[in-house]
Amino acid sequence: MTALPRALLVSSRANAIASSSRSVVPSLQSVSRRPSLPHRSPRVHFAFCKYASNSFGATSSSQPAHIPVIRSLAQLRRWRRMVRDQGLEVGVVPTMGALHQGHLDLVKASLSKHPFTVMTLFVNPMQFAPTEDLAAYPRTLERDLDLLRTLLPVHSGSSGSGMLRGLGVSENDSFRPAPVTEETEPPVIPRPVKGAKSKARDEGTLLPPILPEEEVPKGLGNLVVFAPGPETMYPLKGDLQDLSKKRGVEVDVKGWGDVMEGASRPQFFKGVATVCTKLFNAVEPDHAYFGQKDIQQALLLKIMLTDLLLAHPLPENLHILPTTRDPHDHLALSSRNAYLSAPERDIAPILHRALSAAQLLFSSISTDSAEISGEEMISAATQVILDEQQRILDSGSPVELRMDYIEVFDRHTFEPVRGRLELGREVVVAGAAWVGKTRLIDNLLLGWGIEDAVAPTS
Ligand SMILES: Nc1ncnc2c1ncn2[C@@H]1O[C@H](COP(=O)(O)OP(=O)(O)OP(=O)(O)O)[C@@H](O)[C@H]1O
Ligand SMILES: CC(C)(CO)[C@@H](O)C(=O)[O-]
Ligand code: BAL
Repeated sequence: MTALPRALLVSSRANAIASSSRSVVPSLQSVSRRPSLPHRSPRVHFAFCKYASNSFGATSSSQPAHIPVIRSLAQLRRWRRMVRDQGLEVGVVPTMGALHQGHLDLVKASLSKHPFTVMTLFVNPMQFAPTEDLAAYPRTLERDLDLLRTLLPVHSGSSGSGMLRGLGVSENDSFRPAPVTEETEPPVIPRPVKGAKSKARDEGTLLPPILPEEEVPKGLGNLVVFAPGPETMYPLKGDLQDLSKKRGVEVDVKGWGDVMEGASRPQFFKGVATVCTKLFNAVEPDHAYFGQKDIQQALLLKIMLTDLLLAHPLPENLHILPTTRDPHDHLALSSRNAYLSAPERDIAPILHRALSAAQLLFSSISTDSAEISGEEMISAATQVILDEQQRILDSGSPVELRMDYIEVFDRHTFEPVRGRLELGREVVVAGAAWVGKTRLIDNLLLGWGIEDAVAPTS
């Protein structure tokens, strides 16, 4: 990682302190926009403020941290150019919104390591087959922003915001960066004039404003959200879901994208690889953060970066963070969990229990020199699901549980692991199951940890 100016180290640490006190996502009702404030000296405050608009300031005029929402490519590129001109690193966290603690953990990791973080929020039509849940997918932007604000320190409304001078992410911003000196007060970023037309002239301006006009970003922060519309991400337009009709570029990671999740959802990884290539091109991140929950996606993207010789980010700078789980029953957090009814939610942790049965067998390889095969691991996991199906039937519960697949695969090649497993083998046991109409996925890493995933594939 490039060395950071001292003030930025302070700001990163400050973010980490602020976020460490909030490890659990509050419910929608209880979201507080005012995290508790650590002690700080005025000097630290100054250093922090020099680079970021989101500064600590527990005064009566404290305001929730401001998170600019960038809609257009032109704005994003202007912002990116200015950050690059200052020699500062950017981390990206691609998401489809409907945030939960798993997403927040990724954003926190990026905020704690890099002076700037872009969280992208785009429900990508191309990765949803026409039969899938694109229309139903939860879209909760206001709530997402509330949750993101809990990661940031409050800032003092009176002392002026927009300390990252002129990064220009307001639709109406004509402001250009002023030279940063320690003495001068930050310039005031012009408020948008009501009803005024945006100066940006790219496709993003075709979209309706995402926030009421009076809430158009006025400050500039170290966390920004890039929430483009489909016209921005797919400028050639056309059919984005029926890939037989789609025209234009399609990124297909053959051999890695057509197994497991790719076998069950044949266009999924084409959609993911295509949109992530575009997002990487748009944001040009130095680092990217993905969740282990979607392990095949994260490893496949690393392979894609390697094979396309992409440098934003470099494959080794695509970081995979552990799956955030419900602390009580270990259900992997997922936006689609919102689809589950109460009785379905009670059944949902069964997938993790099934994978844990396979993990237990795997761990016996080292402890008792037992001979364990991939097939036995799959069968142990499958049996847990079958037993649960029987239990559901016997109990008269209306919940439907259906296994999609359980697989044990090599972490580099994605080849299924069959026959006896040798000691030292690095594999993944992954699976998908339907609980009612909700498809859940989960996985466990066996014989390796996510820190080993930093290296490109061998
Ligand atoms: N429980 C989790 N722990 C860690 N990372 C997660 C978790 N859930 C999702 N992520 C990561 O967040 C990023 C964005 O994922 P996405 O917006 O699709 O959320 P999701 O919860 O996976 O949604 P879905 O229910 O559609 O699978 C991905 O890198 C994904 O792996
Ligand atoms: C990586 C991603 C944002 C691409 O749309 C999506 O697949 C997701 O949220 O995991
Ligand atoms: N987290 C993966 C997004 C999807 O299932 O479409």
